[in-house]
Amino acid sequence: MRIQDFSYQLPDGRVLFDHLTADFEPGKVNILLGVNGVGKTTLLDFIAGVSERQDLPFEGFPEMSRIAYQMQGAPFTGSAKVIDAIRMMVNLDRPAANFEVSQLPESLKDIANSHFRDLSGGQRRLVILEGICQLQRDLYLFDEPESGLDVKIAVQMMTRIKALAAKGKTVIMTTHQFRNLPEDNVHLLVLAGKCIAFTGTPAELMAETNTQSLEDAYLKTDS
Ligand SMILES: Nc1ncnc2c1ncn2[C@@H]1O[C@H](COP(=O)(O)OP(=O)(O)OP(=O)(O)O)[C@@H](O)[C@H]1O
Repeated sequence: MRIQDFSYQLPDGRVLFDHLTADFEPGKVNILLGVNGVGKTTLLDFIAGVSERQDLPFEGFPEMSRIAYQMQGAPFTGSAKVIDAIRMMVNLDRPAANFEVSQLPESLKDIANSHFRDLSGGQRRLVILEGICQLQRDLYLFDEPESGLDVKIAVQMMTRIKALAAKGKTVIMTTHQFRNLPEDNVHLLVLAGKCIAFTGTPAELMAETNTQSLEDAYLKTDS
């Protein structure tokens, strides 16, 4: 999946991407890093097809119906129960599926019959994430999935995302958090200066910047 030499101007005339080229690796967790406002969400919108990408230099991405996209936020009606919300999402792809509580991850079994209105913000997002992961798609997009979550829920979220890649699915996610990032099966892309300033593994990024932590490495890449 490749974006080849993509330039893009915002409606107000600002150049957001200038000859941007990016390769996303299949079967991996591709992590898009970059400061606020650099264009990560805009790029995900193009990849998802939410912003029209026909005739643009996006090569090898699945069509929209084969992509699951978790945007920021987690809207759902308060009266829905967790299990019903997940069933609804499962049924989008598998109308005949009889999804049971026993098929939920351990972290959600206890709240399966809770109403959405009684969940915390983090729990709501974990439920939506599970629904997205249950969809049978080729490409999964997550926009800052763990932002604002406590460490325990953030770890559960990353575990679920890593499991997708372990099954051979391709994931593209954005994040501002470095603590819980997986180290294996990861492809990093740093968006800076209107293009992709670095791609590679976390170890390669640290070696290239001569740093000991991913956070320090990223700060050097982005400076
Ligand atoms: N439809 C639009 N019209 C005008 N400006 C827009 C539009 N959509 C996005 N922008 C601008 O494009 C820039 C990139 O926004 P985007 O949300 O893609 O950044 P981001 O890297 O995801 O940021 P963050 O990390 O804060 O979520 C911002 O300056 C934003 O204000």
